[in-house]
Amino acid sequence: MSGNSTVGERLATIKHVVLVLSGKGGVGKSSCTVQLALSLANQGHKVGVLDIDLCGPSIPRMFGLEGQQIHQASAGWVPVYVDSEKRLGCMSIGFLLPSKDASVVWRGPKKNAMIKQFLGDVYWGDLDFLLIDTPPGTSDEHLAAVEYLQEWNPDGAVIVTTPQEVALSDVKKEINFCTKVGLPVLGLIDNMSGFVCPHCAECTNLFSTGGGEGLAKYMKIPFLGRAPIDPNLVMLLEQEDKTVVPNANDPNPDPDAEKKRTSSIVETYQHCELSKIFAAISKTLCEKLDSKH
Ligand SMILES: Nc1ncnc2c1ncn2[C@@H]1O[C@H](COP(=O)(O)OP(=O)(O)OP(=O)(O)O)[C@@H](O)[C@H]1O
Ligand code: SF4
Repeated sequence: MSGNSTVGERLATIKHVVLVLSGKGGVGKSSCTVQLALSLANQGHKVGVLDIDLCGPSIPRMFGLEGQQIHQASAGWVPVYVDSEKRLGCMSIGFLLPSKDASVVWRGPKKNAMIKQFLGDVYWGDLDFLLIDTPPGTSDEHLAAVEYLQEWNPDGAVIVTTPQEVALSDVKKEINFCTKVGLPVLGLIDNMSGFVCPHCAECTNLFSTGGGEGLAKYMKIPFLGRAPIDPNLVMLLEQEDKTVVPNANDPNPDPDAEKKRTSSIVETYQHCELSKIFAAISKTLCEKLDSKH
């Protein structure tokens, strides 16, 4: 296949395409995309993450891939792989910018062209899942992705929210957007729902509880699960080297911790408390996708 394939041809080797949306910024959409990808990869799936948040790409940083470059092969752009087994690859405009602080100030048509190129020119090979991380709200990027994906017929969208009322009201707009463009809603994730104390593992609810689940019920969309705030996740995603996450509750610290410092985020994530929650969320998502086919 050449680098000039149509989106349909390019995505023909991908089983499921899922967009990740959020009504508001900062609710954890990119970190949920990263965690879904890591969980699916750890369950043995081949996964790609396409970051179309053109003005605020955070996926390279979260995967520890800042400064990496995209290579052009005869088949198209080669994704940047997170692990040596190439179970998890990603593509982001972040790899095309001259520095991590460079900003993208583009109008709609240029953004549309970039998204079309990402969807048509990246050589993903065989994938079980392509997760598309989008900007918050509903903007040019969403419309472009939905339009270009039309001939392929994506599986649908996962919506990420936090339990506050203000974030929940924006979720309704996302659901309406999906209905308007004919994108099935695969489910809702309630992120930052409570705080797990790193000392005693007690979960304290910071905001009202059950908001996301209640809204999912009310809007008749599936609820995929709730994920609490986990300080270890922030360390893992925000620090430059993706070292092993220390478990503060562990009375017998891991003697192999130093060795694991050199392992990729795919393995390191398994030491994060949230990995168990996202393993369950990704299994529920797989069941939803399987039941559609
Ligand atoms: N469950 C969580 N526990 C702890 N920290 C979290 C959790 N979810 C997200 N965060 C942190 O919150 C911050 C915002 O997350 P993220 O960048 O994923 O949000 P976003 O919705 O993609 O934002 P935007 O689209 O506006 O860039 C990040 O620093 C991330 O590490
Ligand atoms: S151990 Fe108990 S009191 Fe101390 S920070 Fe954790 S939840 Fe709060």
